[in-house]
Amino acid sequence: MIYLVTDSALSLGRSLVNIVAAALRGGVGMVQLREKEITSREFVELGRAIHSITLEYNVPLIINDRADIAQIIGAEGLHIGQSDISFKDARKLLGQSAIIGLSIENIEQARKARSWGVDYIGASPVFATPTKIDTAPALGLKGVSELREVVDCRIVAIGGINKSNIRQVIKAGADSVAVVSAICSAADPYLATKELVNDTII
Ligand SMILES: Cc1ncc(COP(=O)(O)OP(=O)(O)O)c(N)n1
Ligand SMILES: Cc1ncsc1CCOP(=O)(O)O
Ligand SMILES: [Mg+2]
Repeated sequence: MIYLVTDSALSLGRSLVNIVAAALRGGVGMVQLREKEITSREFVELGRAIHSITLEYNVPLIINDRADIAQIIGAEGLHIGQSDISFKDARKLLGQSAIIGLSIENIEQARKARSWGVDYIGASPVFATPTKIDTAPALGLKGVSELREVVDCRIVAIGGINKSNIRQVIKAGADSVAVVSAICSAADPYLATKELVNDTII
């Protein structure tokens, strides 16, 4: 499954709504709204606009960092990292039916996440990427394989993944792959998504 994580700044001046619509047509199975530079009010407005399209495709919309915004717009889930609100607080706020993903940067964090019952772990980053530079060292394919051996929860791989390496990431044991630039910065986000989706069928 391909999981689109959005970034307006990397969308080459195009509307994020259009990019998400193209990615949904191309076959993404999950969308995360990740916007770091907009106001809370803009985040809510954009979230509602994107949610109305993801609902048409029956694809879950996950909000990055902001449990309050996930709750306000009725999104299907939340993605949090090690410095965001805790998984326990997120679960309490959003309830059992919410999809809650947690970024992990090493095996220890993955084991803890598994014991808490997260819906998926974001293995982050698999490869170094200019899209996010405040990360731990890259896990590499070896790191993904090690995670696969140790935890039985859903592994979403993220960081520097594109057409050239996606097959290797899946072979290493990731259940899904999350991408930002490979879709948001693609000349044709619809075609780019279709190609990535095809590449996950090994
Ligand atoms: C699927 C997925 N995995 C990891 C991340 C990174 O989350 P986080 O560590 O909280 O960093 P920011 O995205 O908030 O900068 C993610 N967003 N999605
Ligand atoms: C949000 C995030 N978390 C870890 S790496 C990353 C960015 C991934 O972006 P790209 O797919 O462009 O490398
Ligand atoms: Mg975060």
